[in-house]
Amino acid sequence: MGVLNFAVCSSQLFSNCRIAPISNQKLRKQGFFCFNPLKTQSCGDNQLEDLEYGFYRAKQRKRDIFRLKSMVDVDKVLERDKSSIGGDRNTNHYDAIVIGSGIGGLVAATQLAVKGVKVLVLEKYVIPGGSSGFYERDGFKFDVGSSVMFGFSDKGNLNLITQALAAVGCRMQVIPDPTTVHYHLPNGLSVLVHREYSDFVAELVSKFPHEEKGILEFYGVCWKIFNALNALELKSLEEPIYLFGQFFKKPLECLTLAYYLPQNVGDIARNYIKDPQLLAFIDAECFIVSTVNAMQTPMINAGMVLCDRHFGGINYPVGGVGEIAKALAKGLVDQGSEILYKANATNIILQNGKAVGVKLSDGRQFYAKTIISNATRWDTFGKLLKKEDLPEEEKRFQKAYVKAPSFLSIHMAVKADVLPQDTDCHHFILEDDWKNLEKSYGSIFLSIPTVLDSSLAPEGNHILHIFTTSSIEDWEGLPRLKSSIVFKEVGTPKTHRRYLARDSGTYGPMPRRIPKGLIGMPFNTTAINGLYCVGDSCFPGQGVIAVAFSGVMCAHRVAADLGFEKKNPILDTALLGLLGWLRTLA
Ligand SMILES: NC(=O)c1ccc[n+]([C@@H]2O[C@H](COP(=O)([O-])OP(=O)(O)OC[C@H]3O[C@@H](n4cnc5c(N)ncnc54)[C@H](O)[C@@H]3O)[C@@H](O)[C@H]2O)c1
Ligand SMILES: CC(C)=CCC/C(C)=C/C=C/C(C)=C/C=C/C(C)=C/C=C/C=C(C)/C=C/C=C(C)/C=C/C=C(\C)CCC=C(C)C
Repeated sequence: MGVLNFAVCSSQLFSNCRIAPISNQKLRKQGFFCFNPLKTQSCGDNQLEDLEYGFYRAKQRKRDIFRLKSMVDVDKVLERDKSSIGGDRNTNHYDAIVIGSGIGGLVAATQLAVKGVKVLVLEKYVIPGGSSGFYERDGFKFDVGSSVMFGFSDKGNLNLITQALAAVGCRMQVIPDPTTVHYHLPNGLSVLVHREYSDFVAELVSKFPHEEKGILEFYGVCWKIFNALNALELKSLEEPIYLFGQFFKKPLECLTLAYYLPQNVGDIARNYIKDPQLLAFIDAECFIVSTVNAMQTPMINAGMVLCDRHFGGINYPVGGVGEIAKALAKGLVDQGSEILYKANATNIILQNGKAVGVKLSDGRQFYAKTIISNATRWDTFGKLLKKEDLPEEEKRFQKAYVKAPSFLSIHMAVKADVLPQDTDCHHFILEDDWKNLEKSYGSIFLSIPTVLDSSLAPEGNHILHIFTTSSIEDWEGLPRLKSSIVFKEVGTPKTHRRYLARDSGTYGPMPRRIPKGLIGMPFNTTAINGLYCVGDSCFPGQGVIAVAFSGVMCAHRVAADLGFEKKNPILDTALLGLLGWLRTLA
């Protein structure tokens, strides 16, 4: 088990070099604070629970309810809902029920709603967004998860977040981030990923001049993939009329994508790059978006993220990431569909093997023609359905993919003067040794969203989100920086499990071994008639933009099955059979 050696330094270190990877021992000598979760064995569960987000505090609850009321007419929904307790199928029949309002679930729901489908979203928590939600404390507004938003520009076809919002008539103000991430890596390697591609390449070439050709060729392949993706209209790859239509309209682009679909970044990078340190940098580039190294990261996903950050750029929504989910939830209701909070789904109701409804923990039942689960596949098939009846397809998925570790996150507010004026918003810090990249606590992610949007904190303060991959929940306080800390709260893997209802608090699936690119990732249909999955345990995997795409695909397939889009049952059977067979090869 790795140890987290982390310095979000004293004011001296901040003003000298911002954030530095540095060993615990060195830090203690220099008097900087250290963060060592291994030292917290004595910290009992109750203490941890107290320190977790504490979403249910009475004060906060009042604010949540107030916010909620402004988003949805809760009373109306609850009133209508009361009459349905006990499961009156006639008063309660929707075209689609979506379990969960993460970005995956919300995109699927809104895309369906705008097509005229009557949707009900059931959300366990009191606000929408899941891991893309937010919470407020003492005037500070924190993003629950990552603050790096891909697909949020006004350019091209891959700005799926912008498009999802536009579909429900919403356009959000964004703040462009001049740098996606600042890498602080072993051997003093520091790389800034500038918004402009030419600036980024120039920076990387300045660190690895002997690899200029390799750098241009490797990132050139990424652009080839990105341009092919960007040329397509993105819809369900499980819907043959659309898929064959795209092959007909854009044959070269589709063949390019088909060629790279089974490939991973590591092999392609090694075709062009020889320097082990540069290859390790490519591993870090992959790790921050896939929690695995380049050998295990699908090339299509890398092409998407490593270029979108330069094409459309990373843009931060004014008011925080949580505003995206709020806007989508509002848009859903504006379209005549519904979202119900504090609705904890415990069972998917099957009738003659078909998914027909959802039962909540309070006994209420809701029925629909189709059920879409935004819970992870582990939760869907291990909890919402009987574990013993795991379909073959799901067994294959679980054999190929394992739950990625969760995160240990610290949300903290500090006085603004401990940060230098020109600090970057996002940092990735890997301690002394490249070998620690994939280890728990081996590396640190740090975001300071107030660098972009100062409205997230009272004047004179910054908010920090510090997180690291983690499979345990222990943590320790941060003694030396105490005088500058105005607020701090810790989220453990247990917090993620509890508030996001994600088995083991997982961040999503990651391949057990070297995968065949994206070939093994299931799409949205499942072996259960009428049941679909959406979110990060579907193609193309983890990431807000990835789950948004999964939502778009899911909505298209469901709409076709409900008769709201064109469909051809013979072609459907053939394509779904072919895709199922392809997955067995992964
Ligand atoms: N950790 C991060 O840094 C971070 C931050 C933001 C987004 N993300 C990305 O978002 C992805 C996840 O998005 P997503 O849309 O797949 O899921 P999600 O986990 O964000 O949302 C799922 C939603 O479903 C709800 N839910 C789950 N089970 C339920 C049940 N039984 N009944 C009712 N509601 C239930 C949860 O409360 C949650 O709101 C991750 O892979 C990650 O890449 C990550
Ligand atoms: C066979 C078949 C079916 C077919 C053929 C061919 C074709 C046509 C194909 C096609 C394909 C497609 C369309 C695809 C698509 C894809 C996509 C869209 C993808 C996407 C992806 C995305 C992703 C993955 C993303 C991710 C992200 C992430 C995860 C992020 C994260 C972040 C973070 C964590 C942050 C960091 C921080 C710091 C540094 C502080």
